[in-house]
Amino acid sequence: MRAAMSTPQASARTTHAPPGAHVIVGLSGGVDSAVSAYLLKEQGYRVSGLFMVNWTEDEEGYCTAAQDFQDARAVCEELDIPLHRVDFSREYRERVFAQFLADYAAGKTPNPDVLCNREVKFAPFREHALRLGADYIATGHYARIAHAAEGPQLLRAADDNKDQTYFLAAVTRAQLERVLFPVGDLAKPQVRELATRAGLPVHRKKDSTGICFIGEREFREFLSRYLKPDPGPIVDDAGREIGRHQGLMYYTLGQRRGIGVGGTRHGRDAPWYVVGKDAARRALLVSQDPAHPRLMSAALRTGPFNWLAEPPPAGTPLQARIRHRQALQDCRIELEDGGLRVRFAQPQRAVVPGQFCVLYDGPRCLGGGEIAQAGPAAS
Ligand SMILES: Nc1ncnc2c1ncn2[C@@H]1O[C@H](COP(=O)(O)OP(=O)(O)OP(=O)(O)O)[C@@H](O)[C@H]1O
Repeated sequence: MRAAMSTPQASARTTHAPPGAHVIVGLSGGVDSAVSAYLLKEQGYRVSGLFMVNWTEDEEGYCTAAQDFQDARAVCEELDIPLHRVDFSREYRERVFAQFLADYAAGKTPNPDVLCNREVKFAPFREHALRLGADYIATGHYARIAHAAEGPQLLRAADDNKDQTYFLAAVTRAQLERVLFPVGDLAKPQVRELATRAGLPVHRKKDSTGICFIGEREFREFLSRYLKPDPGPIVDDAGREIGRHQGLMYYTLGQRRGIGVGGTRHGRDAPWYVVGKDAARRALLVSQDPAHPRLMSAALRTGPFNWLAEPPPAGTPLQARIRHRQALQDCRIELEDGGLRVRFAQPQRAVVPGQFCVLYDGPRCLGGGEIAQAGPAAS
């Protein structure tokens, strides 16, 4: 490892863990977790890495796990810390992938990253790290944790652009005990700069995007291996059939690309948008109006809501987002059958069942619930 830097990021202890504590860092082979390990080591913790295998079906070589493991190993060599490896592919398949397929089959658009955190990373993975002797586990998530008398409180990351609380909102408070997010106070460019200056071999590695087990391959082709095609008509606003589709599961509300029908609007080429699914007729409903009323919702209902804080009194002005990186939207909530009714100040475009609605009170993430239903529609 190159000479320690005297930047405040590297030397100031940003966590509540006592000096000398043993921290196991989930090392993905990426830059964020590598810098997390580096920072913790600089801050005087006893650090080890833990690499997890969670996908083993990779006949065509799309999965980057083998390279990622090499990268995690190179980081550990550079930092002179031990690396453990664990296989949670069975748990991932049973708790994340099975649900992912069931949700698509039910016409929803699931979010496997949210499930992976709740069901794997902050579940068997975290428990395994604690069994290996860790006092704390750390990940390279962009988020922060504050310690209140009632337990850990999830806070948005300093870098709004990278904030990952959306993906963390379904974990419980108990799962956030003994967890550190060392890069949560930093902006991504600072993380890259730290990686470069520390000589970490992954400093230029590209950020991962999309769903990890699908990688760069075509989503539809991937899904069709697991779910049978189920063709039906593509129907426009006037009720005309303008094409055929291979299965409603391949489409998401608001989707524009890949509908496979061309058209013009007001004499110009204009794209089609998915504005609904009619499961009874297996019909994919499309329109050329990007703000079609079926796409806009002033409210939504969630399934069971995972609270990371005390529920605020009804009518409290709050904020929410319905997708990762969406700007926070003003809203008010009502508790309803274990879930929430969320009413937005501004109508929301494409409220997608299966995705999560995550609630905030300023910097605090209050929790999240799966979107069960959009509506009522915007008036
Ligand atoms: N295969 C893995 N093994 C161990 N930990 C992992 C693995 N994949 C992800 N993690 C942990 O979860 C964190 C968030 O994962 P995510 O896939 O969102 O990666 P990321 O934000 O691109 O971070 P990184 O740059 O570290 O890959 C990672 O920073 C890492 O700590």
